[in-house]
Amino acid sequence: MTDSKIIRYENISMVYSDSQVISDINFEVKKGEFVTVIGSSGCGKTTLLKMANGLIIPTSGNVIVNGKNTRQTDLTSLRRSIGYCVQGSVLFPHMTVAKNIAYVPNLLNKRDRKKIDAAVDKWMNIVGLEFSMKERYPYQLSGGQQQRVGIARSLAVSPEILLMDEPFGSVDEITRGMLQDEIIRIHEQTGITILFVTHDINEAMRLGTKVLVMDRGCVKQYDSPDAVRKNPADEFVEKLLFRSVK
Ligand SMILES: Nc1ncnc2c1ncn2[C@@H]1O[C@H](COP(=O)(O)OP(=O)(O)OP(=O)(O)O)[C@@H](O)[C@H]1O
Repeated sequence: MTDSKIIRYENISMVYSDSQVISDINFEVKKGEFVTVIGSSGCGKTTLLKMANGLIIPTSGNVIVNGKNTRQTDLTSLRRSIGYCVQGSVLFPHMTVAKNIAYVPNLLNKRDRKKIDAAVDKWMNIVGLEFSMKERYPYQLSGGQQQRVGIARSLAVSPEILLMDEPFGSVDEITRGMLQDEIIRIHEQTGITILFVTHDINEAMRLGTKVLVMDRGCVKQYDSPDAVRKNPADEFVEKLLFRSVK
């Protein structure tokens, strides 16, 4: 029998020096789910996300990814199997769009040039980048186009899981809307499991098949956007829905 839970956070706590930033968090992500993570600033969203690819190992508790505990697994191969996309451009400035996208598959599959080219084409197409941009450098692209290249690069290893940390945080509203449309389409098209951190409640409610609401290191609610909207777990969630939480 296959376990449909691709990521499990079990009794997770995180302490930095003497300050506790995550307190006994438990939740599971099912295969193919699009989980948006929202909450007040500094509540631990990024910390939680980075635990999924072992960039952060919890002080206590276990994170189980595809049946493997991040404490015991080979983190390099785990990270290669998970896409990671963060806010702003983290592209290599001296590499063309094609080289940026090919960077990871290139590392993994050095000899097979045809396969690499096919992967570049496929992912450029999926994220909505014109092929004519292949030989451009990042400085020759708009912020939204750079973001698309970043997404294509994180998808280029065909990961089962994609972690996205405020990926559309640095682009204007119109581009943001377009990128949101793209990521919804990519999710539907590929069936990939996504964990997506955002500050924007509208974005969280629009994109997520489930929304994880956090406050000060705790999970306040974890449910479908509809259920969160209809039955906010408490006053914090209610206020967040009215965008009045500072
Ligand atoms: N390496 C570290 N050492 C000490 N404290 C840290 C470290 N990394 C994060 N923190 C603290 O842990 C808390 C949670 O940080 P985290 O980045 O996970 O929050 P966040 O919810 O993603 O924040 P934001 O929404 O502002 O990006 C914050 O108070 C932060 O200052």
